Parts: sequence; C-alpha cells; structure tokens
Amino acid sequence: MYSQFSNFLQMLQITILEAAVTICVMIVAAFFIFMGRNFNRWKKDNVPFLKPKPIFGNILDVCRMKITFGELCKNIYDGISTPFIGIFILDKPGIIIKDLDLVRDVLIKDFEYFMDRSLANNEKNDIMGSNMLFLMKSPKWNIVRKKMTPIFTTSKIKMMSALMQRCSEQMMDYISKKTIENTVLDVRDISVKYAVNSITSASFGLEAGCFEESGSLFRVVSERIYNWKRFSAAIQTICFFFAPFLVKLFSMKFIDTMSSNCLKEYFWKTMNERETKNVSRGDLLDILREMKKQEETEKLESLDENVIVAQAVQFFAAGFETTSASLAFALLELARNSEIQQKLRNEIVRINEEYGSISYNGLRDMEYLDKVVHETLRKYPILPFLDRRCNKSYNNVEHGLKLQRDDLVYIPVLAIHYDEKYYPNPETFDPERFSRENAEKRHNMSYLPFGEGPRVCIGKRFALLNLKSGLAHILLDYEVKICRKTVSVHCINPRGITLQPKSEVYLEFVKVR
Ligand code: HEM
Repeated sequence: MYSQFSNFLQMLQITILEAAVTICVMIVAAFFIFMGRNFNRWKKDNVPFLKPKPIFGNILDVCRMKITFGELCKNIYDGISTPFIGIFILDKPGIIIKDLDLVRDVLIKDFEYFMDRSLANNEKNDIMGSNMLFLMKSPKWNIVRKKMTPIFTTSKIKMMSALMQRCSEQMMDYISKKTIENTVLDVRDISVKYAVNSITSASFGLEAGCFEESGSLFRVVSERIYNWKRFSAAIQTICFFFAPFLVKLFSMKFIDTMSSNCLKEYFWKTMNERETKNVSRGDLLDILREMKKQEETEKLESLDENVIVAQAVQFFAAGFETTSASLAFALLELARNSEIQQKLRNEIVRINEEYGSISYNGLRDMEYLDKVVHETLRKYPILPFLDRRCNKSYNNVEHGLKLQRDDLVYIPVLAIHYDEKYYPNPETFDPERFSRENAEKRHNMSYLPFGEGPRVCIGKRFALLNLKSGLAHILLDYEVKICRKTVSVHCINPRGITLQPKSEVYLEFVKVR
C-alpha cells in the first residue's frame, strides 16, 4: 500500500511532505468552504445583513469571550435602522429583530412557527438536560408545559410564599450576625445563598442551609452548575447556544453528571418520604408528585420519571442564578440612589405596620416595590436576548420577512431595554417608568425580562415574589450604602450568557430599626 502510494507520488514528482501539506491545505479549504456555504443566503433573499467572518460568521468576539451575545445584539441593534437584520451564527443564518410589532408576531401571533429555542438538545446522551422545559422541543414541550402550568397559579404561589418568608428570615439572621463583625457585606454572595435556599425549599422540599457556617451541599452544586469562572463551563454554554453540532459531537451535558445525580438523589429521597408519611407542604414537590401519580394512571409516554425529576432540577438551575443576580443588582441600584431607597423603605415600613409582618398580601400592596423590581429587570435583563428557531417556512408579508426552516431568530432584549425611544436616559434608574400611566404609553413588547408568549418564563410570579420578599426584609431593617469597597463599574461578565456582576458587590449595611 505504502509502496503504491510512494510510486504514485514519484509519478507526480512530489515528496511525502509536499503531499501532506497539500492534503492539509485541501482539508482546511474544504472546511472554510463548508462553513461559508450559507453566507450568500441573505444577499440572495435581499435581506440587509452584516458581512460574516470566515468560520465564525458574526459571533467571533462572543466565541473569544470579549463580549456577551446580548451585548453584541445591542451593538448591532443600535447601528441599524431596518426592522431586522441578517447575521450568521457560525455557518447558520439568523436574524436580529428591531421592530417591536415583528417581535410580537414571532413571540405570540405566529408562535406555531417559532415554538422551539435554538439551544442544543442532546437527547441521546443528556437525559436530564434534554428533559428540562427550557431545552425541550415541540411536540414534547407542548405536553409538558401544559402539565406544568398549574404549578404556578395564584393559590400555589401563595402557599409557597410561606416558604419564602422563612428563607427571608434566615437571611436576616445571617446579616444581623455578620454585621456585628463587619458592616460591609458582599450582596452577591448573600443573594445567591438566599436564592438557593428559596428554590431548594420550593422545588426539593428541603432546607439548603446556605446561611449556616458549615456550608451547604446545595450551594456547592449551584457553584458547579454555573461557574462562569471555569473556562470549560463558559465554552460549554456557548456551544449549547451557538454550536449544537459540537454538543452532540462531544456528548456535552447541560448540567454536569455529578450535580444532576446529587440533585436527583435528594429529589427521590424527599419524594419517597412524602409518599410514606403522606405529607404535603404546598411546594413544587407536591405538584410534581401529583404529576407523577397522574402519569402512573394515565400512562402518558412523555411524562416518565426522568421528565419529572428534570423539572425539579430545572427549577433549581433556572431559579437561583436569575433571582440572585436580580436581587444583587436591585440592592446596588438602591445603594446608588438613596432617595429611591428611602421612598421604598417608607412604603415597606407603612405596610409592615398595617399587616404586622411582610406577608404575601402586604407584598402585593407594595406598589413602589413593584416599580423598583421592574426597573431593576429593565436595566438588568438577566437573559439579555431571547432565541427561537423557525420550525417551518415562514412568510410575514406585512413586514417583508421570509424565513426557512431552521433559521435562527433573536430578540435583543438588552438593546430594547436601553432604546431611548422607549426609555429616555436608559442608564438612569427610575422606577417611575413603571407607573401605570407611563407603562401604558409604551409598546407592550418593549419590556421583556421574562420573555413573552407561550414560552414565557414559567417561574415569573415565583421569581417576582421571591425578589420582593428578599428586598422588603432587608430594607425594613437596613440601609444599604455604597462604600470604599464597592467597585464603581460592575461590568457584565463576558464569560456568561446571562447578565451577572463580574465581581463581588460590596455594600455597607447600616441598621435602621
Ligand atoms: C428574576 C428571575 C427570572 C428571570 C429574569 C427569568 C427569565 C426567563 C426568561 C427570559 C425565559 C425565556 C422566556 C422566553 O423565551 O420567552 C425564562 C424561561 C424559563 N424560566 Fe425563568 N426567569 C427567572 C426565574 C425563574 C424561576 C424562579 C424559575 C423556576 C421556578 C424559572 C423557570 C423557567 C423555565 C422552566 C423556563 C423555560 C420555559 C419554557 O421554555 O417553557 N425562571 N426565564
């Protein structure tokens, strides 16, 4: 074989080295051509588009972790005047939408064309990840979402509020002990502990114990799940969002095996305990238990045990990072804006006196708190973009947009939230933007921190209540202030997909009650 090959090379009058170099060049050229095979797509369809770079399309800086995809979308959005623009996610055609009527069409009116997210779903090797609602694809998603919607009704949320109150009280004990030694605390750390405690209590029926000195296993797991400091974790997340073929090729898992096994074990342990003792506490676990029973009687193929446990793990993963970042950002903004903080505290003190404690009904009556929370989520939308995949040919005549199956669609939430047209002086933290009068004047797609349409965040009401409970408890007892340790610009971490403070958020806690 080898002698035949060298005879062949002799015939061509080239050496083995020259042959090897030629083959490498040909492979690289073929790869470039393959990755660029769609690059004429937007030109052909007469759609305005951004010139792509070889291999990476328009996301080179995201892959190099120089900026987040949310910020890239914002830069693109700010630079265009067309209702949408064509881009390339590596080799795949995608569009970024600027026109809010078109945003509404994609998220709500024409949802049947955009039911799935663009995220990878590795069904073969990642049973836990692929069964999570966030990653799930239609038609399985339709069935599971319908089954899960009753989890977050008003009466269920009201029951869960008692669990949240307990977590808020644990946080206050912790702050009170910590401030004896040092009045400067890292609110990012406190927020993560609070959010992990709340979500563990609601979705696993267990006390995570994050505020205890001995440390908590759930805190360790939460750190493992989203550790943006770990380069490999950041790369993996980028692959899930933008390079599904690599996810399949390298059998990547959305949540690492150790964390998911650990959560799974706790889930079944508590579930079985409840089964034996027949107790219910009004948390998500009870509802998942009902789903399990229903599944056993109805023999629904799509709701096997993996689906049920994956939802608990999903709540844990979706809940703690989003809520903790929002709470930390809210406290930072309140420390920067002392007048707003004082106005909010006056409301909290008044309603606390009226109800005797920070109860579910009391929180519902705190109108200014509601505005502060919404303005925080406007300024810091934790998921700075929404993504969808077109699942069948789409022709929107009114907006002149034609899409093919598998085209990617992005809604640049961060950019919309900072558009002067909807929010003048967007850098200013102004809760009055969310007075009923002001909110009614805006396009209803100009505020999307929880997404919109049938795939809107299922935990929205839980998250809002959790955030409000945490904030109200802290501000009732403490004034938070900027101090020497507070880093003036909290850059957004370019290694994450979500908006997260890049460093610790130190604030001074001054007792006011
Ligand atoms: C401040 C806190 C939170 C924010 C800002 C947030 C934001 C979001 C956003 C933007 C989406 C995508 C919506 C879309 O594509 O239209 C989403 C989806 C989702 N969120 Fe949240 N979220 C938060 C808290 C939570 C909590 C506490 C839970 C669970 C208890 C949760 C569970 C989910 C799930 C399961 C989905 C996927 C829904 C589906 O695909 O059907 N989130 N969230």
